[in-house]
Amino acid sequence: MSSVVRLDHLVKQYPNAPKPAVSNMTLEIPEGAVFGLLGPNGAGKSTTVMMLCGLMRPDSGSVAVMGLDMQEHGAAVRKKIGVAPQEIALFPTLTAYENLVYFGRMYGLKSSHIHTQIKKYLSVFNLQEKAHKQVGTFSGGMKKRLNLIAALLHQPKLVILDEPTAGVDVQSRNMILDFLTDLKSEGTSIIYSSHVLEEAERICTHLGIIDEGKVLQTGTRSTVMGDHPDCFNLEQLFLKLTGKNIRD
Ligand SMILES: Nc1ncnc2c1ncn2[C@@H]1O[C@H](COP(=O)(O)OP(=O)(O)OP(=O)(O)O)[C@@H](O)[C@H]1O
Repeated sequence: MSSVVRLDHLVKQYPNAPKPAVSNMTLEIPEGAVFGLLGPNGAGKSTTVMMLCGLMRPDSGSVAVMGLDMQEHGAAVRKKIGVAPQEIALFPTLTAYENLVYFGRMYGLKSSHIHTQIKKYLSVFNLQEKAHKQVGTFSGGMKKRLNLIAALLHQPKLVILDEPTAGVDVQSRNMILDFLTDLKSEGTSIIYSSHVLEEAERICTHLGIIDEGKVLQTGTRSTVMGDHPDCFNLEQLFLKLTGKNIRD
């Protein structure tokens, strides 16, 4: 299986930070995987995600997405990936529909295709009746669903999701997870960064457990669990690898 993402000795230290947020990270994500990027608060998940979608430059090391080096081909890579960041990236005073038209144009889609895609996804995520309401009036779950649609409009082959279910209710969460499982079965690769280990157990084919900017363990879900027969579930394994100390 070829890899959709390759991180090679990636390093990132924020100005004035005592140590790197990402420290010599090397990681390979196979094409077609649902890859769970897991780690406690401050482990370096968001920093890694920002570098792999080209929103932040590494201090050293390299990121390759679908065989393209991010430093050299950043613009081409960004057209091929869909990103739903942790912070909702929507305009609160525009309607759901207007927000999605904005994203569709940003991806360079033809007008007729934008409208077809918007109608399809508003229906999939049960937002069609809210299409012409201002996003500022939406619940957290509705905003998360819309944020996800914005990342999908151009049918990317790789979707990167930073905590896609944070702050949503059980119904929206279930809808999002079912959708991601379907998306995987259509051949889309997914990187799913989260704290929620039950969700990772439900949808991820591969795992990368990180802490202090380093990869502690990676592989298919079954090989990762198989390496630790003393752990009955992912939470036990996670605590074994990252410790029980509370993080800030
Ligand atoms: N802008 C910044 N300036 C300085 N330090 C930062 C900045 N952003 C993050 N950090 C630090 O870098 C480290 C990694 O942070 P990062 O947000 O990547 O972790 P995370 O795993 O996504 O955490 P969380 O689960 O809490 O979102 C942490 O120690 C954090 O405090």
